[in-house]
Amino acid sequence: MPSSSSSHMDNIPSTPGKFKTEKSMFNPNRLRLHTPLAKLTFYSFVFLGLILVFFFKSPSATSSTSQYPSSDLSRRSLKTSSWGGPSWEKRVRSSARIRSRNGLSVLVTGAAGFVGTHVSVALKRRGDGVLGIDNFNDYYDPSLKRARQALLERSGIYIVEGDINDDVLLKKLFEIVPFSHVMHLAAQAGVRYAMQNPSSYVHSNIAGFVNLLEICKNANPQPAIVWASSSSVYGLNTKVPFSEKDRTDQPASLYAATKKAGEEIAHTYNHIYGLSLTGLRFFTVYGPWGRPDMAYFFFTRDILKGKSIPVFEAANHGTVARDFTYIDDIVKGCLGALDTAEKSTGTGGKKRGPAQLRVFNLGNTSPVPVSDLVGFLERLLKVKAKRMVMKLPRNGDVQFTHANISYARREFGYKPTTDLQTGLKKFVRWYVSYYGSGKKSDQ
Ligand SMILES: O=C(O)[C@H]1O[C@H](OP(=O)(O)OP(=O)(O)OC[C@H]2O[C@@H](n3ccc(=O)[nH]c3=O)[C@H](O)[C@@H]2O)[C@H](O)[C@@H](O)[C@@H]1O
Repeated sequence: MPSSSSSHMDNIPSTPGKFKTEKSMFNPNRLRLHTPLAKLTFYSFVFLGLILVFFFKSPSATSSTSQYPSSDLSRRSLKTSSWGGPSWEKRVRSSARIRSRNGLSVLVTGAAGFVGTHVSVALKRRGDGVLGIDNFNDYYDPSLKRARQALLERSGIYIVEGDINDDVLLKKLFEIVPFSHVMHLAAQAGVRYAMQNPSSYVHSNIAGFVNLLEICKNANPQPAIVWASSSSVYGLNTKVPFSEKDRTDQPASLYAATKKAGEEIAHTYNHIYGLSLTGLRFFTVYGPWGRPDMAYFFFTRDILKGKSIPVFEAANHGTVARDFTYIDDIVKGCLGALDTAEKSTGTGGKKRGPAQLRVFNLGNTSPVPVSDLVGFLERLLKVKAKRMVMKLPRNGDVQFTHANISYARREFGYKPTTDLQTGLKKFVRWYVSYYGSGKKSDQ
């Protein structure tokens, strides 16, 4: 199987000399332009050529927003690094090989992400087959993703470098491995960034999800799918704690809206094709190897650097709080959801009977004010934070989250055990060992 990227590579001449030869054909001195019509045609071509050169060189042609000129195209395109061939297929097969009795074979999307890395390691450790896929986009420092990839490689997990929108690649993976499960964690995360780059949310969280479901529904056997929704779907809901039965039709950010859309899309694919689908509403997940765009992470970095941190408060000095959930608890929830996922019922794109459709909250059930989070970090880092108290911006943040987790407890014994102080201690220990305690980190 040829590399998927080879098609557009084929047009690039292998030697600079080739450019010269081609260029010389358009030397007007060597052409005989006798008639006015010939001259007009020739100069029209030159003019058209110049316009094309200008278009392809201009940043606006290579990105959807001029704010993200060079990176956006490479992040969001279907750019897939070289794949295919017998040794690549062997790597894919070996990574996905089940090593325990009754083990699962799981395709983990977003495997180089925070939750993806932890879940992949946990699955591999208990003998499941795990293959990762990740597009290594630069929403945050890709070197952290590469470091997570190196970690997974040491556990024998291979991450295919590609986008979930690449249907040819996904199809190929299902041809090589009859995955029993898909743990779908690839997404554009973050509530505030949705104001800056809305299309990246549509690309990953909607188009990418639909593409993945299309492949899964056609696969034989169809896998069971567990995927990451978000606590943000509760949006402006004020009834606490949030229960899965509460309304989720008032999203406060485009991010939340795309996750809510995902839940509806899941319903459709379950209904039409018999795909088994479980959505997990994660509540502000934190911990070692976390995401640098999240508050606890960049607060740590900036406190250590002596920089001021924006601490949000609601109107009338109201408390802003989150049901921060430690990564190990989330991993247990993910494994519980995978283990209790029933088989999809369809084959080859045809539904044969009703299939399982679930949505669970995975939170910690004890919200903590953001100001307390800062206090914990000050104590752990032994540095006083320069707090810049600010009004909660109206760009997607909600004031409060609090999970009711009784459904997940009932279905698969989900029971979070790590409080914020304990979890932050583990995070800070990792942070210091990874970046150092001084001003080394420059993300
Ligand atoms: O629970 C979820 O579903 C979501 O949790 C997080 O979103 P969020 O809770 O907003 O996490 P942070 O951005 O880390 O914010 C944590 C808290 O710090 C506050 N904050 C954030 C940024 C800042 O500069 N200052 C500040 O006080 C926020 O208002 C929030 O209360 C993740 O970023 C989302 O991807 C995820 O889907």
